[in-house]
Amino acid sequence: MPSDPNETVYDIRGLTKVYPMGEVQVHALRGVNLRIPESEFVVLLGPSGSGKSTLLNIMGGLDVPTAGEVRYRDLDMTRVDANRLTWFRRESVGFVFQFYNLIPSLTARENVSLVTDIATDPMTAEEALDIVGLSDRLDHFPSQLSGGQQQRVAIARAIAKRPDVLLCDEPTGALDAHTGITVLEAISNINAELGTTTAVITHNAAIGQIADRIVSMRDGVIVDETCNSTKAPVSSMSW
Ligand SMILES: Nc1ncnc2c1ncn2[C@@H]1O[C@H](COP(=O)(O)OP(=O)(O)OP(=O)(O)O)[C@@H](O)[C@H]1O
Repeated sequence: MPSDPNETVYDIRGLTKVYPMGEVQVHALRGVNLRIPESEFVVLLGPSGSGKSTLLNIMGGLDVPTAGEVRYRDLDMTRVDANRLTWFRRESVGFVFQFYNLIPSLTARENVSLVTDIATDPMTAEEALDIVGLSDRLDHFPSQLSGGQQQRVAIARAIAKRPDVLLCDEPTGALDAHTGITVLEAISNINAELGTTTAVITHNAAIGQIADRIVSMRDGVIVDETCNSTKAPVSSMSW
């Protein structure tokens, strides 16, 4: 896919999500407007309950909004049927979550192959694991890997199908600073080298230094957007 920064990947307007909870309604998103251009690395920052995961889940086709518009390239995500949304998730999105969700009885290579076996134009499991710096751990089981290495296997699994976008929900939430940095290095390299449009949710404001843009949320709205004129290299970031 050509990398044109003028191309819009996501165009989100008036995004609203209300969860009915018995008698009360929880307003998770209250009119979010956000445009994400090709190959951007955006960090979504905000306190617990500010709506970050709800926004990311809707962007990934895991949840649907109550109102508003979400366009992914020329796909109107709010008007497509469930089958099209499943296709979008399968073809275009790589997900990384806080907990790695690896299969304990499969090696790193086999965990990644689960995806490469069913994807349309995947890289090999070995290539994906090489990108995240785990060429020397191909035949290790998850129990033989550190938390940071397990998360990098999960990232390799997410990118092996060459997704157009990479959506990461607290990818370093369960990790200490040192291992968290190795995981951020992997995500940052994928964004830089493959041009994968990337959104990362975090509570940690320091992670904003390595992104193109920091989008801050509070109470279901975007309260601030800051662009970094230069991205800090992950190796120099203070945690
Ligand atoms: N499935 C759901 N049913 C009901 N309420 C929900 C659901 N998912 C999220 N919420 C509520 O929506 C609001 C936003 O939640 P969300 O998980 O998007 O926030 P967040 O910023 O990602 O928080 P955290 O950093 O703790 O994950 C919260 O009040 C939450 O309780």
